[in-house]
Amino acid sequence: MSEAALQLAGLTRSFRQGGAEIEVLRGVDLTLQRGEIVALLGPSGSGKSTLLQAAGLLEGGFGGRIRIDGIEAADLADKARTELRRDRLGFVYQFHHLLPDFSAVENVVMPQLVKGVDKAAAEVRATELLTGLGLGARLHHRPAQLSGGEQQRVAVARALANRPVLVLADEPTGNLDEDTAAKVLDEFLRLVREQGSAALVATHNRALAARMDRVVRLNHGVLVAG
Ligand SMILES: Nc1ncnc2c1ncn2[C@@H]1O[C@H](COP(=O)(O)OP(=O)(O)OP(=O)(O)O)[C@@H](O)[C@H]1O
Repeated sequence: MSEAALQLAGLTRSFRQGGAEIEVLRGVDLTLQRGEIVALLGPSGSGKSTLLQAAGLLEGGFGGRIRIDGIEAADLADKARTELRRDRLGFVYQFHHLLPDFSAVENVVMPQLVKGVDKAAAEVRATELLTGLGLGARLHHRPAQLSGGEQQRVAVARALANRPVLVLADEPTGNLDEDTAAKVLDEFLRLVREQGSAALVATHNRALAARMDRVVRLNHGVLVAG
């Protein structure tokens, strides 16, 4: 049996705010099978970004267990954790975080070069992804020369460039108007499904969440079915 893409068990996280300790995550259990696309709902401040940061292995301070593709994050040294993030995870944020001085295609080539993919192959992959997202005529534009929806499509291509086991997306279309958000999300879901990645997608938007395989909701620090 293949490993789950993501397993969180008893995940906890507290922050000190003022004099008080606030428990944001109080024992989150969540398993995403390979290829499963799950929407993460919850009101502002409920801990969606905090949960995604745990799964993204970007921050410490969490209690409980985090497994990516069957690998226990707590057991990893920094270098191995960085490699796991680079090779098996993809990230999409509300604001694209593209490199401003690089073209669309270069932004999608970059993570592949970091992984050690040969430049010519990386360019082929980047061009295919961007063309599939309707950006065939925008390959050599820099982010500032692209619309918000186009920038977010480049960010989607970048996240998928290394064929991650798991894509973590934090309000990936939160910065776009309703119609563009729906289009970009559909393209994102199509690509994720095509390559068999799992995805955990934080959103405020129930209509968008309904397009995914399953919906979970953060409620007072634990997950409940959507
Ligand atoms: N580094 C930090 N230090 C202190 N408090 C934090 C920190 N990061 C998050 N928090 C607190 O944890 C709670 C959850 O924040 P988080 O950003 O995870 O929520 P969210 O559900 O993603 O919200 P939104 O939908 O508004 O983005 C908030 O009360 C926030 O103030």
